[in-house]
Amino acid sequence: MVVGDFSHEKEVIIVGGGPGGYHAAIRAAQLGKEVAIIEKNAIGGICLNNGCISSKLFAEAAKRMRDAADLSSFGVTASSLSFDMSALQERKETIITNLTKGVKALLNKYHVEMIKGEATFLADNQIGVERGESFEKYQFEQAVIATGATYTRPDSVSMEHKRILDPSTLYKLKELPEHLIVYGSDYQAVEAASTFSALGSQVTFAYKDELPYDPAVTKELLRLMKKHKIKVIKETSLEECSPGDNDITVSFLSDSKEKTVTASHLYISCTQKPNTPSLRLDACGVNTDEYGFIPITPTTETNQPHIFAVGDVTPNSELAVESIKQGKVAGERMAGEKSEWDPYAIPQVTHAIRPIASVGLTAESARKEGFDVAVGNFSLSANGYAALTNKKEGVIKIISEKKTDVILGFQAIGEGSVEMISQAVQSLEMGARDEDITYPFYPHPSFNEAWLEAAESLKNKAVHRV
Ligand SMILES: Cc1cc2nc3c(=O)[nH]c(=O)nc-3n(C[C@H](O)[C@H](O)[C@H](O)COP(=O)(O)OP(=O)(O)OC[C@H]3O[C@@H](n4cnc5c(N)ncnc54)[C@H](O)[C@@H]3O)c2cc1C
Ligand SMILES: NC(=O)c1ccc[n+]([C@@H]2O[C@H](COP(=O)([O-])OP(=O)(O)OC[C@H]3O[C@@H](n4cnc5c(N)ncnc54)[C@H](O)[C@@H]3O)[C@@H](O)[C@H]2O)c1
Repeated sequence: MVVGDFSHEKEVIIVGGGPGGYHAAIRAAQLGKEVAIIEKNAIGGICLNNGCISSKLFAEAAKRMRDAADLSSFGVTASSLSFDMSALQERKETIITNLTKGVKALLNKYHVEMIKGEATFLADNQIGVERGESFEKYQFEQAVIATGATYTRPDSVSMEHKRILDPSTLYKLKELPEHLIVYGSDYQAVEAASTFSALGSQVTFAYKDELPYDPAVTKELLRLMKKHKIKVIKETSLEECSPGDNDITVSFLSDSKEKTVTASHLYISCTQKPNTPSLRLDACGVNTDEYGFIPITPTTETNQPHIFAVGDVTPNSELAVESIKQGKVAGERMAGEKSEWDPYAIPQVTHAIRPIASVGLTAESARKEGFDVAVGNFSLSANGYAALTNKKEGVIKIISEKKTDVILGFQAIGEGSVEMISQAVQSLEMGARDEDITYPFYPHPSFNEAWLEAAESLKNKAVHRV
């Protein structure tokens, strides 16, 4: 390997080309900075290459399968319905290729230099890039660490086997699993169970901890899973799994009783381990927490004011939603702009059938924080648009503080909830009161009217409510 003595000079170096890194790069460059971005694998990171885009494409295919099964209610007949995994995988590759081209075109437009290789810090103003045959050094004035995190399986199922899947491998499958056991209690596990069931797999969904939703939402989700013939095993822990050539047997322990399930595949949720160890952070003096994540300020600074960190490598975040926001803030701060991020109103979305969305406080968490709360509820079964589209399952909840009428939270399951949540996020950010939601006009007929009537029901003013 050739190690150069010469050190290239850049105003800003970004390490990691995922959503956090490339948003930081483009915002800094738009504001006049000379930027280089170092990426060891593929621009776009996990989100674009093997996360958000792949999983949402599969969820969309699942939605179309469920919708297609209902075509006859609309007078449409199709002779047969089948699913071709290779066609979906081909579409996935095309979408990823096109989106990657788009991101690279934007980086080029703003003259962001793309450097392929693995970065390690050499000093608090110098970084080295390992590129196989050479090792280049770069001097920087400011840097952003956006190296993300690695999805890591629990020790009990850490062995590599074609029948054990996780968030990194599930959406790369070449064939539809005959029977998929999904074990996990996060949004990714719920999406996996819902998606593969709709695509045609038999699904067993097992989880230990509570699902991350409001109790009314969880109840409706579990009812829908039952309706879709997903077998649910609650409050259980995965004890052991034995993969074989043709199947996999998994032992669960519920209430001291053992239960075994044999299936074709097991999907397991993972925890995230930050991609910090190989960065040699000691060389630049950036601190990490006990898990290795890099703590940041509301302006995305680390303990070294000229070094910023964004996205999954920082505590709290596990969503591209947050990486994108933090990336923009880092880019703007480096150029001297006033910019901040605040985790107060981060939308949490699960692309299940039906979709789930939440932001802010639940009634229970608001009461724990000492609020006297009002709860507005509206069932999609009373919404006209839900009736005509045959998507009547679901419930919309809005939480407000009784004393001030200020909106504190939103929880929903049902068609349209992913669109409604943007109104909820804005309401929270603006400190809106129920009248700010109930005063304006809403398109009719539309799912949005369920958001309106949930807000109206805070004061028993909803018309379509018995
Ligand atoms: C199945 C799945 C579904 C998901 N769905 C959603 C969703 O619907 N909505 C949502 O908001 N989020 C979703 N996520 C989460 C989302 O993918 C992540 O939150 C997001 O990718 C984090 O962005 P990031 O830029 O912080 O890190 P990453 O996307 O992980 O990017 C980090 C980049 O840094 C590079 N890198 C690491 N170390 C170095 C180094 N030393 N030198 C050079 N380069 C380096 C990596 O190669 C990588 O490209 C999903 C994730 C998965 C797995
Ligand atoms: N980007 C980040 O900052 C980030 C990301 C993840 C975790 N963390 C932090 O790391 C710490 C550890 O988090 P965590 O381990 O609770 O992850 P987690 O809460 O993110 O768990 C993710 C999923 O893995 C499942 N899971 C966890 N342990 C399991 C096991 N032994 N067997 C089967 N499934 C299992 C959970 O049920 C869940 O579905 C926490 O403090 C958390 O805040 C930070």
